[in-house]
Amino acid sequence: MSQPRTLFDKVWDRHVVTPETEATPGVLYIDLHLVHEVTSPQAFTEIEARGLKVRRPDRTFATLDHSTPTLPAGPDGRKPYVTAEAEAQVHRLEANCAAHGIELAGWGSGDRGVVHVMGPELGLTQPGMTVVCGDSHTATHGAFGALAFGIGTSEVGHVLATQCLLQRKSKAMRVTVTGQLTPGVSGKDVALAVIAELGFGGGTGFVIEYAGEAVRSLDMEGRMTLCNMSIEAGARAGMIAPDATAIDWLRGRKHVPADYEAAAAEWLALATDAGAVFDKEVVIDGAAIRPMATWGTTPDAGSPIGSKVPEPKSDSDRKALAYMGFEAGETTTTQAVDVVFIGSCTNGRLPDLRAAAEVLRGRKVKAGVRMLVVPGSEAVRRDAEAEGLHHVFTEAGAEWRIPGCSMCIAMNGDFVAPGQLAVSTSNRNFEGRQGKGARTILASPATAAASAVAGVLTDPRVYLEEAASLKQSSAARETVGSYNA
Ligand SMILES: CC(C)[C@H](C(=O)O)[C@@H](O)C(=O)O
Ligand code: SF4
Repeated sequence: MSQPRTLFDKVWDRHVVTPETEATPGVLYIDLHLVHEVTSPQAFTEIEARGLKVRRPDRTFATLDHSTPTLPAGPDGRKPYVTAEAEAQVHRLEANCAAHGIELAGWGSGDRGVVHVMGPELGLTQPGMTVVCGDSHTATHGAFGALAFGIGTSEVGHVLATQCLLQRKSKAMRVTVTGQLTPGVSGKDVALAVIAELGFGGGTGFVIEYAGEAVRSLDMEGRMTLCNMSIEAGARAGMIAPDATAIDWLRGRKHVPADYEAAAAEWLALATDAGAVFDKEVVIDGAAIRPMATWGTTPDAGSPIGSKVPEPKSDSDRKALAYMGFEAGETTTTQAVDVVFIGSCTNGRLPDLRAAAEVLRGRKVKAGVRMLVVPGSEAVRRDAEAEGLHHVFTEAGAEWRIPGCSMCIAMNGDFVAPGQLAVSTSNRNFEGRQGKGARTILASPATAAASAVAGVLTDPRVYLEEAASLKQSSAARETVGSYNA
């Protein structure tokens, strides 16, 4: 009987070209290389300077997301790029892809989207694969049981040239979220609760496998949200064993294997064997997780909405509170919110938009609050519009935009003004992340929508309960009506 192995071990073992030694890292084969405009220009320059070609253009896929405007072209047909550099960056990637035979989901493509939204949607991301991208949120793809992680620009060059990467194997951590999540608690709340538990650097050196009933109960979008934020605890990657939910989600997508059922059977066998040993185990009570929001300037500085801001334990805590304008011992639910952002590779997918729309339907964004809803991809935009979600947003007073990273990183002209307070469904609340001097509270789509309505950070269950009791009373009315008829 061979040694029991983890999901991570199994994916790793399938891709080792040369094992690591004490002196040298191993060589790992990469199945899928995703590329965007920000971290690829120098990598292409580098391989071209050395006279190298892209080794596997057929395993390399590119998109435009970070620097792309989310407003349509003006009457002159020009896209409203924030700077000439942003536009040049986009044109560089277009030229590089054309020169090297790489498929680009560019302007005009119905496939374009934020790289970590697009990959899974197209079925490029598959269980058991190694997936890399010059982007720290590549861990998102681990939701399918892929080993997916971000790489630096020089490594982007290595992968372009060789389809391989020098790697040392990380340690393995299992985070088990037990029990059932309660209504109004989403994948984002689980992610924020896990990161709060692990701490900002708590995942450093590890690949995390998320397990347990609460994780299993998440849909694929919720699992992607959870894996997406693994890097915010410092982890190299986050993974979830592929199951029926993953297999059903991928079935029929553009790039999945022709013999899908055979592939699916193989994917199911990737699950961690009973008795496999992890370097670290963390268990979290899923039933106890409440809607979460951050109060500080790192994603681990989060707590259930309505709880008191903790006493600072360090200078960096003091600095974070000063920057955010929050006081220890107070709650963060009284300060007026200026901006609400729904989108990003963390929470820019269809169920995220549905969750926000559920809160907003028939309500208005509070006067003085600016709300931006940016679908994560063209596919999300199409699906959302087919359901009329865009009308829910615009009727409530929010702006409905063209897909891209947008206000998550504020590279494209969408930003939070200095000093303004934003509730954002993205993944980073660092100083200045959403614009110079911008203050960010990270939360779920339902929380963001509830906060837009109330004008202060708000637990979405207030509105969800209201909706549920309305539904109940209208059902009661209908029953009474049918008796009367
Ligand atoms: C621009 C890119 C390098 C960056 C990343 O690596 O994650 C961005 O996507 C982010 O979210 O901060
Ligand atoms: S949406 Fe935000 S986190 Fe995701 S890739 Fe874009 S900038 Fe990075």
